[in-house]
Amino acid sequence: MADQYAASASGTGSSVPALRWEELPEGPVLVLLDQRRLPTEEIELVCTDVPALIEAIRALAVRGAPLLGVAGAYGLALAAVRGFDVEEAAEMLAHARPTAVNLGYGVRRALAAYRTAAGSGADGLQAAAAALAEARALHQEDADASARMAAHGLELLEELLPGGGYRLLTHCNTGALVSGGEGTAFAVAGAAHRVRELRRLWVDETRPLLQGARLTAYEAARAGMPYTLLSDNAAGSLFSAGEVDAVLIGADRVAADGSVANKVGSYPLAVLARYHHVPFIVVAPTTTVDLGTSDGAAIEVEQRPGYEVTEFPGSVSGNPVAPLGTQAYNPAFDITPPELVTAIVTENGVVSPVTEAGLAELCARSRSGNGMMSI
Ligand SMILES: CSC[C@@H](O)[C@@H](O)C(=O)COP(=O)(O)O
Repeated sequence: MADQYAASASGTGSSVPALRWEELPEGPVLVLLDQRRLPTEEIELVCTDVPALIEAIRALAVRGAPLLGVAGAYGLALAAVRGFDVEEAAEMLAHARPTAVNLGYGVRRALAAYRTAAGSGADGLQAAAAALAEARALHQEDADASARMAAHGLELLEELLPGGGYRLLTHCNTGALVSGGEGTAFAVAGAAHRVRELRRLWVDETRPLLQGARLTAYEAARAGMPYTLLSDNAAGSLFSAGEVDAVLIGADRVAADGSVANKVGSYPLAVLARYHHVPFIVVAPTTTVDLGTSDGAAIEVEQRPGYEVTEFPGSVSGNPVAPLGTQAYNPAFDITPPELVTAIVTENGVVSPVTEAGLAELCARSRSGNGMMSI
């Protein structure tokens, strides 16, 4: 069945990094690939200050848990280099979006470097340089974590699904657009593709903002993967046809008990996967594990504006799909309880079955701990 639905996987233009720091004659800036414009245009957005970056974060020009952490760290450095109030910038940046724990983590990492330098007699510019160095370190660590998650994830697939030829279903976007590296769940699919074991990547379109259709399909096409796009509500029929070997998703926050907050629509996939005896695998760096949040009920789920649902394709452009005045329910994420998660793959290894002790052990192996410092 799968091959008759194969998408054309031709390349789609030049490669632009999701985010980069640039020193311009008029001062340093943070340059973001504006993800709202993909896949049709690769347009960069130049942020010269923290309010511009916060606006870009809220509007999802830059998005995805690990990249939000990196953006937060660079944002703090930007505030410091340009002489803004660093403590205030940290507070604003860390709370620009509530669910992805990486955002606050990245901000705290850069802030700690800044404070340490300032506290040991460095002047403003030196302290700013320390914050920037920390942001760069986090960016690199994220790329390294990506490669390690890909390796652990592929090993897990080989173990769970001997014989290869995987048909993997993914949701939202978890590739290089959300990471300093190849991403999280998408990096595992990429590794499977490189060893010629990816038979099909099923890509959920991911209503209402279409991160799957616009971004994951774009990345899969660029990578030459065999992929097929489906509307989210087609997933059930795909499972019942026996066309899914495993679900691979990322996470915005993993609570201490292993509850997973990820793009809305992830939980229904977990329920489907359990019913159909299909592994449901979460791929996330330990920076996404929040041991300070006890369980799923304690995770704040971002509520987004109703127009993202009532207007298509989810913008203020005024392309209504519902009568004027229609109220919409639009949580950005949902919570999957740990008992529905087959495994969580991190850069430090895999926890399966998912237990609090197992997660804590993997987090403890990370060089910089889990960023529990408060702002
Ligand atoms: C590593 S990506 C994991 C998640 O960040 C991703 O699946 C997701 O839900 C992103 O949501 P978004 O609202 O687009 O920022």
